[in-house]
Amino acid sequence: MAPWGYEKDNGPAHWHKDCPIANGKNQSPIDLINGEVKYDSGLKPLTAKYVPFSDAKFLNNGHSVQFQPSAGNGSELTGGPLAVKYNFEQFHFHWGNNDTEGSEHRVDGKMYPAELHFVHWNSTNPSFKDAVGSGGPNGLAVLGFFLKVGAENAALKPITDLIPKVKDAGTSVTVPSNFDMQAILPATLTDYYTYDGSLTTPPLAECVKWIVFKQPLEVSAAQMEAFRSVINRDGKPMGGNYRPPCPLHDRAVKTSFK
Ligand SMILES: NS(=O)(=O)c1ccc(NCc2ccco2)cc1
Ligand SMILES: [Zn+2]
Repeated sequence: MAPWGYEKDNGPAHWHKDCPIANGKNQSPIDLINGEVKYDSGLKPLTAKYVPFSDAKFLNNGHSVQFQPSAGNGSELTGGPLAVKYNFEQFHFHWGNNDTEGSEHRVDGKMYPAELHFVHWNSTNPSFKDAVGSGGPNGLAVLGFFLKVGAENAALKPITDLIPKVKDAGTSVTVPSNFDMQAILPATLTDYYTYDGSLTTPPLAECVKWIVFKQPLEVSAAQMEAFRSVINRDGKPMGGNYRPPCPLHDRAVKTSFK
Protein backbone atom coordinates (compact mmCIF):
# COMPACT_ATOMS: atom_id res chain seq x y z
CA MET A 1 0.00 0.00 0.00
CA ALA A 2 1.26 3.49 -0.78
CA PRO A 3 2.07 5.35 2.40
CA TRP A 4 -1.18 6.14 4.16
CA GLY A 5 -2.99 9.35 3.30
CA TYR A 6 -6.47 10.71 2.73
CA GLU A 7 -6.91 9.99 -0.97
CA LYS A 8 -9.17 7.32 -2.52
CA ASP A 9 -6.34 4.81 -2.81
CA ASN A 10 -4.69 5.29 0.61
CA GLY A 11 -7.32 6.94 2.83
CA PRO A 12 -9.05 5.92 6.10
CA ALA A 13 -10.89 2.96 4.52
CA HIS A 14 -7.48 1.38 3.70
CA TRP A 15 -5.72 1.98 7.02
CA HIS A 16 -6.95 -1.27 8.65
CA LYS A 17 -4.68 -3.31 6.33
CA ASP A 18 -1.53 -1.97 7.99
CA CYS A 19 -3.23 -1.10 11.31
CA PRO A 20 -5.92 -3.68 12.20
CA ILE A 21 -6.68 -1.64 15.37
CA ALA A 22 -8.48 0.70 12.93
CA ASN A 23 -11.55 -1.49 13.55
CA GLY A 24 -11.03 -1.48 17.34
CA LYS A 25 -13.55 -0.45 20.00
CA ASN A 26 -11.74 2.68 21.18
CA GLN A 27 -11.08 4.55 17.96
CA SER A 28 -11.07 8.31 17.31
CA PRO A 29 -12.45 10.69 16.24
CA ILE A 30 -16.11 10.35 17.24
CA ASP A 31 -19.31 12.34 16.84
CA LEU A 32 -19.92 14.07 20.21
CA ILE A 33 -23.68 13.70 20.63
CA ASN A 34 -24.88 16.06 23.35
CA GLY A 35 -27.91 13.91 24.13
CA GLU A 36 -25.65 10.99 25.02
CA VAL A 37 -22.88 12.68 27.04
CA LYS A 38 -22.86 12.76 30.86
CA TYR A 39 -21.83 15.64 33.10
CA ASP A 40 -19.09 14.59 35.55
CA SER A 41 -18.84 16.96 38.54
CA GLY A 42 -15.59 15.18 39.50
CA LEU A 43 -13.74 16.65 36.50
CA LYS A 44 -11.22 19.19 37.76
CA PRO A 45 -10.02 22.31 35.91
CA LEU A 46 -7.23 21.65 33.42
CA THR A 47 -3.95 23.50 33.69
CA ALA A 48 -1.57 23.88 30.74
CA LYS A 49 1.76 25.60 31.40
CA TYR A 50 3.64 26.27 28.15
CA VAL A 51 7.10 27.75 28.57
CA PRO A 52 8.91 29.58 25.72
CA PHE A 53 10.81 27.24 23.37
CA SER A 54 14.44 27.83 22.50
CA ASP A 55 14.38 25.91 19.21
CA ALA A 56 11.14 24.71 17.69
CA LYS A 57 10.33 23.69 14.15
CA PHE A 58 7.18 24.17 12.10
CA LEU A 59 7.03 21.42 9.50
CA ASN A 60 4.99 19.80 6.73
CA ASN A 61 5.13 16.02 7.27
CA GLY A 62 3.00 15.20 4.24
CA HIS A 63 -0.26 14.79 6.15
CA SER A 64 -0.37 17.83 8.47
CA VAL A 65 1.53 20.96 9.44
CA GLN A 66 3.04 20.59 12.89
CA PHE A 67 4.76 22.71 15.57
CA GLN A 68 7.43 20.61 17.26
CA PRO A 69 9.86 21.85 19.91
CA SER A 70 13.10 19.99 20.52
CA ALA A 71 12.76 17.31 23.23
CA GLY A 72 11.78 18.10 26.82
CA ASN A 73 11.17 21.76 27.43
CA GLY A 74 9.11 21.74 30.63
CA SER A 75 5.71 22.53 29.12
CA GLU A 76 3.09 20.42 30.87
CA LEU A 77 -0.59 19.61 31.25
CA THR A 78 -2.27 18.56 34.52
CA GLY A 79 -5.75 18.30 36.01
CA GLY A 80 -9.09 17.65 34.32
CA PRO A 81 -9.45 13.87 33.85
CA LEU A 82 -5.69 13.37 34.14
CA ALA A 83 -4.18 11.54 37.11
CA VAL A 84 -0.57 12.57 36.42
CA LYS A 85 1.46 15.28 34.64
CA TYR A 86 1.73 15.13 30.83
CA ASN A 87 4.57 16.64 28.80
CA PHE A 88 3.86 18.70 25.67
CA GLU A 89 5.04 17.00 22.46
CA GLN A 90 3.62 18.89 19.45
CA PHE A 91 0.58 20.57 17.98
CA HIS A 92 -0.83 20.13 14.46
CA PHE A 93 -3.96 20.74 12.44
CA HIS A 94 -6.65 18.99 10.37
CA TRP A 95 -8.72 21.02 7.89
CA GLY A 96 -11.03 20.90 4.86
CA ASN A 97 -11.06 22.44 1.39
CA ASN A 98 -14.16 24.48 2.28
CA ASP A 99 -15.80 25.81 5.44
CA THR A 100 -18.34 22.96 5.71
CA GLU A 101 -15.78 20.26 6.52
CA GLY A 102 -12.37 19.76 8.11
CA SER A 103 -12.67 18.83 11.78
CA GLU A 104 -12.18 15.26 13.00
CA HIS A 105 -14.55 15.34 15.96
CA ARG A 106 -18.11 16.50 15.28
CA VAL A 107 -20.78 17.92 17.58
CA ASP A 108 -24.25 16.52 16.93
CA GLY A 109 -23.02 15.70 13.42
CA LYS A 110 -21.70 19.23 12.78
CA MET A 111 -18.17 19.52 11.36
CA TYR A 112 -16.06 22.64 11.86
CA PRO A 113 -13.68 23.91 9.14
CA ALA A 114 -10.62 22.76 11.09
CA GLU A 115 -9.38 21.16 14.33
CA LEU A 116 -6.19 21.88 16.29
CA HIS A 117 -4.57 19.11 18.37
CA PHE A 118 -2.16 19.73 21.25
CA VAL A 119 -0.43 16.39 21.91
CA HIS A 120 0.97 15.53 25.37
CA TRP A 121 2.47 12.31 26.77
CA ASN A 122 2.23 10.74 30.22
CA SER A 123 5.36 11.80 32.08
CA THR A 124 5.67 8.42 33.84
CA ASN A 125 7.04 7.15 30.50
CA PRO A 126 10.61 7.80 29.32
CA SER A 127 9.49 9.22 25.94
CA PHE A 128 6.56 10.04 23.68
CA LYS A 129 6.99 6.82 21.67
CA ASP A 130 6.99 4.74 24.88
CA ALA A 131 3.82 6.52 25.98
CA VAL A 132 2.14 5.64 22.66
CA GLY A 133 3.04 1.99 23.21
CA SER A 134 2.31 1.95 26.94
CA GLY A 135 -1.09 0.26 26.59
CA GLY A 136 -4.38 1.67 27.85
CA PRO A 137 -5.91 5.13 27.41
CA ASN A 138 -3.51 7.10 29.58
CA GLY A 139 -0.45 7.19 27.32
CA LEU A 140 -1.30 10.48 25.65
CA ALA A 141 -3.58 13.42 26.41
CA VAL A 142 -4.66 15.38 23.34
CA LEU A 143 -6.45 18.73 23.62
CA GLY A 144 -8.76 19.28 20.64
CA PHE A 145 -9.92 22.75 19.65
CA PHE A 146 -12.41 23.35 16.85
CA LEU A 147 -11.56 26.25 14.54
CA LYS A 148 -14.28 28.41 12.98
CA VAL A 149 -13.93 31.32 10.55
CA GLY A 150 -14.23 34.75 12.16
CA ALA A 151 -11.78 37.24 13.58
CA GLU A 152 -8.08 36.87 12.91
CA ASN A 153 -6.37 34.74 15.54
CA ALA A 154 -3.42 36.88 16.65
CA ALA A 155 -1.93 34.07 18.77
CA LEU A 156 -1.88 31.69 15.79
CA LYS A 157 -0.71 34.37 13.32
CA PRO A 158 3.03 33.67 13.84
CA ILE A 159 2.25 30.07 12.86
CA THR A 160 -0.15 30.72 9.95
CA ASP A 161 2.34 33.31 8.62
CA LEU A 162 4.93 30.50 8.37
CA ILE A 163 2.65 28.22 6.32
CA PRO A 164 3.88 29.50 2.91
CA LYS A 165 7.39 28.45 3.97
CA VAL A 166 6.28 24.82 4.53
CA LYS A 167 3.98 24.53 1.51
CA ASP A 168 5.69 21.36 0.26
CA ALA A 169 5.86 18.00 2.06
CA GLY A 170 9.10 17.42 3.92
CA THR A 171 9.89 21.13 4.44
CA SER A 172 10.36 22.84 7.82
CA VAL A 173 11.30 26.21 9.28
CA THR A 174 12.57 27.36 12.66
CA VAL A 175 9.94 29.13 14.75
CA PRO A 176 11.00 32.49 16.25
CA SER A 177 11.79 31.96 19.95
CA ASN A 178 9.36 34.70 21.02
CA PHE A 179 6.39 32.63 19.81
CA ASP A 180 3.94 32.44 22.72
CA MET A 181 2.09 29.11 22.54
CA GLN A 182 0.22 29.77 25.78
CA ALA A 183 -1.57 32.67 24.07
CA ILE A 184 -3.35 30.23 21.73
CA LEU A 185 -5.26 28.68 24.62
CA PRO A 186 -8.37 30.28 26.11
CA ALA A 187 -7.68 31.91 29.48
CA THR A 188 -9.52 29.11 31.32
CA LEU A 189 -9.66 25.57 29.97
CA THR A 190 -13.28 24.92 30.90
CA ASP A 191 -16.19 23.25 29.12
CA TYR A 192 -14.78 20.18 27.47
CA TYR A 193 -15.83 16.66 26.40
CA THR A 194 -13.51 13.83 27.46
CA TYR A 195 -13.38 10.16 26.46
CA ASP A 196 -10.92 7.32 25.92
CA GLY A 197 -9.82 7.02 22.29
CA SER A 198 -6.98 6.65 19.83
CA LEU A 199 -4.59 8.44 17.52
CA THR A 200 -6.66 9.56 14.52
CA THR A 201 -3.87 8.64 12.08
CA PRO A 202 -1.79 5.48 11.78
CA PRO A 203 -0.64 3.77 13.98
CA LEU A 204 -4.16 4.49 15.42
CA ALA A 205 -2.96 3.31 18.86
CA GLU A 206 -5.74 3.31 21.51
CA CYS A 207 -3.63 5.33 23.93
CA VAL A 208 -5.35 8.71 24.09
CA LYS A 209 -7.32 10.53 26.75
CA TRP A 210 -9.20 12.94 24.47
CA ILE A 211 -10.17 16.39 25.79
CA VAL A 212 -12.22 18.32 23.18
CA PHE A 213 -13.26 21.89 24.00
CA LYS A 214 -16.84 22.96 23.36
CA GLN A 215 -15.94 26.57 22.49
CA PRO A 216 -14.29 26.88 19.04
CA LEU A 217 -11.32 29.15 18.45
CA GLU A 218 -11.68 31.72 15.65
CA VAL A 219 -9.31 32.16 12.71
CA SER A 220 -9.74 34.57 9.81
CA ALA A 221 -10.73 33.50 6.30
CA ALA A 222 -7.18 34.42 5.22
CA GLN A 223 -5.74 32.11 7.89
CA MET A 224 -8.00 29.29 6.71
CA GLU A 225 -6.86 29.94 3.12
CA ALA A 226 -3.26 29.62 4.26
CA PHE A 227 -3.95 26.04 5.43
CA ARG A 228 -5.68 25.30 2.12
CA SER A 229 -2.52 26.25 0.20
CA VAL A 230 -0.52 23.43 1.82
CA ILE A 231 0.45 20.57 -0.50
CA ASN A 232 0.69 16.88 0.46
CA ARG A 233 3.13 14.17 -0.59
CA ASP A 234 1.25 13.65 -3.88
CA GLY A 235 1.40 17.36 -4.76
CA LYS A 236 -2.31 17.78 -4.05
CA PRO A 237 -3.92 20.22 -1.56
CA MET A 238 -3.61 18.71 1.92
CA GLY A 239 -7.13 19.84 2.86
CA GLY A 240 -9.36 16.91 3.76
CA ASN A 241 -6.74 15.43 6.14
CA TYR A 242 -9.40 14.33 8.65
CA ARG A 243 -10.61 10.85 9.60
CA PRO A 244 -14.40 10.35 9.64
CA PRO A 245 -16.05 9.55 13.01
CA CYS A 246 -15.66 6.02 14.42
CA PRO A 247 -18.23 3.93 16.35
CA LEU A 248 -18.50 4.77 20.08
CA HIS A 249 -19.14 1.11 21.07
CA ASP A 250 -19.57 0.98 24.86
CA ARG A 251 -17.62 4.12 25.75
CA ALA A 252 -18.95 7.02 27.80
CA VAL A 253 -18.29 10.65 26.88
CA LYS A 254 -18.06 12.81 29.99
CA THR A 255 -18.42 16.60 30.08
CA SER A 256 -17.05 19.17 32.48
CA PHE A 257 -20.17 21.28 31.81
CA LYS A 258 -23.91 20.73 32.42
N1 LIG B 1 -4.28 13.35 15.28
S1 LIG B 1 -3.76 12.85 16.69
O1 LIG B 1 -3.64 13.98 17.61
O2 LIG B 1 -4.63 11.76 17.15
C1 LIG B 1 -2.15 12.18 16.54
C2 LIG B 1 -1.14 12.58 17.44
C3 LIG B 1 0.14 12.03 17.32
C4 LIG B 1 0.38 11.06 16.34
N2 LIG B 1 1.66 10.53 16.27
C5 LIG B 1 1.93 9.43 15.35
C6 LIG B 1 3.01 8.57 15.93
C7 LIG B 1 4.30 8.54 15.54
C8 LIG B 1 4.90 7.56 16.31
C9 LIG B 1 3.94 7.04 17.13
O3 LIG B 1 2.78 7.70 16.90
C10 LIG B 1 -0.62 10.66 15.46
C11 LIG B 1 -1.90 11.24 15.57
ZN1 LIG C 1 -4.52 15.28 15.04
